[in-house]
This record gives sequence, C-alpha cells and structure tokens, in this order.
Amino acid sequence: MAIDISNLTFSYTGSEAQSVLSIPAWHVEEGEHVFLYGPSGSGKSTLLNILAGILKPLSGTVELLGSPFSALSARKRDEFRARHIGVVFQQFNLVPYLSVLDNILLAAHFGSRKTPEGRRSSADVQARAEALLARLSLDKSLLHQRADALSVGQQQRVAIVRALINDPELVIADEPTSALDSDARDQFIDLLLECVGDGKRALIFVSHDRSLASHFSTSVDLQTLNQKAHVHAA
Ligand SMILES: Nc1ncnc2c1ncn2[C@@H]1O[C@H](COP(=O)(O)OP(=O)(O)OP(=O)(O)O)[C@@H](O)[C@H]1O
Repeated sequence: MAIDISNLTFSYTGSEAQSVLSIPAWHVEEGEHVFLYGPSGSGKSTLLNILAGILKPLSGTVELLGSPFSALSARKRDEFRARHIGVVFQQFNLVPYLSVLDNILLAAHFGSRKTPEGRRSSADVQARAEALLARLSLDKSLLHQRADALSVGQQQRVAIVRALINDPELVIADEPTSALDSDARDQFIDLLLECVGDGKRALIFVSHDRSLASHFSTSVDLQTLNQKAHVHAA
C-alpha cells in the first residue's frame, strides 16, 4: 500500500484548540492516481506536508510504502522523502540561482539509493534527466540555463523532472494555481500523469478546483475524509 493513514489528528502549535485534521482512515494503493480536493483552508497543504514528512501528526499513524513514516525521526523522514517521494510544490521551488542540471543533481544527491554498485554517478543522473526532459518536449540545452531564466511552462516541466529523478514510488503535487492559466494547468496535469502512469507509482494531486477531477481515476473530498467537525462536537 502506498499510503495507510490511521486515526490521524493534527493541529498547529499555538492553535491546539483548533483541530485542522482528524482522519480516521485513508488508504491509497500502489499505482493509484488520486485527486484530493477541498476548499481553501480545508487542510490540503497541511495533509501534503504531513505526507512529505515536513509536519508530524499530533496522534495516529501514517505509513508510507509499508514504512512507519510518522514514527521516524525528522532526519529519517527527510531521507525517506528524498528516496521514495517526488514532490511538486505549488511554486515549483527550483533554486533560482542554480542551473537546471544542478537543481536536478541536488535532488538526485539527497535521494540516491545505495545500490550494490554504489551511488549513481552524475553522468547517469544527467542521462536520466535528459531522457525525462526529452519526454517532456524540452531540449537538453536547457540543463545549463539558470532556473530563474526559465518560463513558467519550462519551470513546471523541470519540477516534474526533479520530482521523478529518483524514480519515486509516491508522487505528491500541490496544484500549480496562480502561476498557470487553465490550458497550461491541464497540460501540466496530463504531463504529470503521463510521467507517473506506469501503474506502479502512486500520485496524490491536491486542488481546490473540482473540475480537474476528470483527469484522475480516483477523487477524494478532503471534507469527507476529514472528520474534524465530529471531533469538535464530541
Ligand atoms: N502555520 C500555521 N499556523 C496555524 N494555523 C495554520 C498554519 N497553516 C495553516 N493553518 C490553518 O490550518 C487550516 C488549514 O490550512 P491549509 O493551508 O492546510 O489549507 P488548504 O486547504 O491548503 O488551503 P489553500 O487552498 O488556501 O492553500 C486553516 O484554517 C489555516 O488557517
């Protein structure tokens, strides 16, 4: 199973009285492509940050790919994320002053799994990056441009390459909202689905825009999943 959440609760430090998430159970299978929607303030980013290991649940457990993710130390969660999870953030989060290649090498460095042959060489990583760029219709000459010299459309593709460079089993993506018009957004989703769509990688795509659900095999309403109102009422 890609994600197995059980009795998860979360509230922010300093606002403990206000429960943000209370999710009794949520499962995502390997290879499942899930559209997770909910209005602004419903807790989407909070849940993504928990799945990425940036935030820790107040109680309950989050298992990812069979590992007791939420019980790991912050350092182990960082390692696990770098190796097994591809994250595409809303603003793409490329390091602006680094080249495209260095942005990708950075992700590859933190996420490289130790294989019997040792870590992958930067030449291997570059070859994989070039193959992914070609799949996304980008010329490999782009690898040597600074990230801040890219168009938004190029940034979104590079963010996908960076998220997939370590061949993660789980990809999580925050809707690229304001930066993209609706055509570019549809294209982004289609590219992402094409890149993850080999049946083995799970994808969680988060958005407030329900109309995007048609791209995905499964849709989940965070407000249904999240039982925090019942917790308050109790
Ligand atoms: N750092 C924080 N400290 C305290 N409360 C927070 C913090 N971040 C978010 N919240 C609160 O947690 C709730 C959920 O916020 P979250 O950002 O997860 O929602 P969202 O669904 O991602 O919203 P949006 O679509 O607007 O990004 C909101 O009530 C918000 O005010």
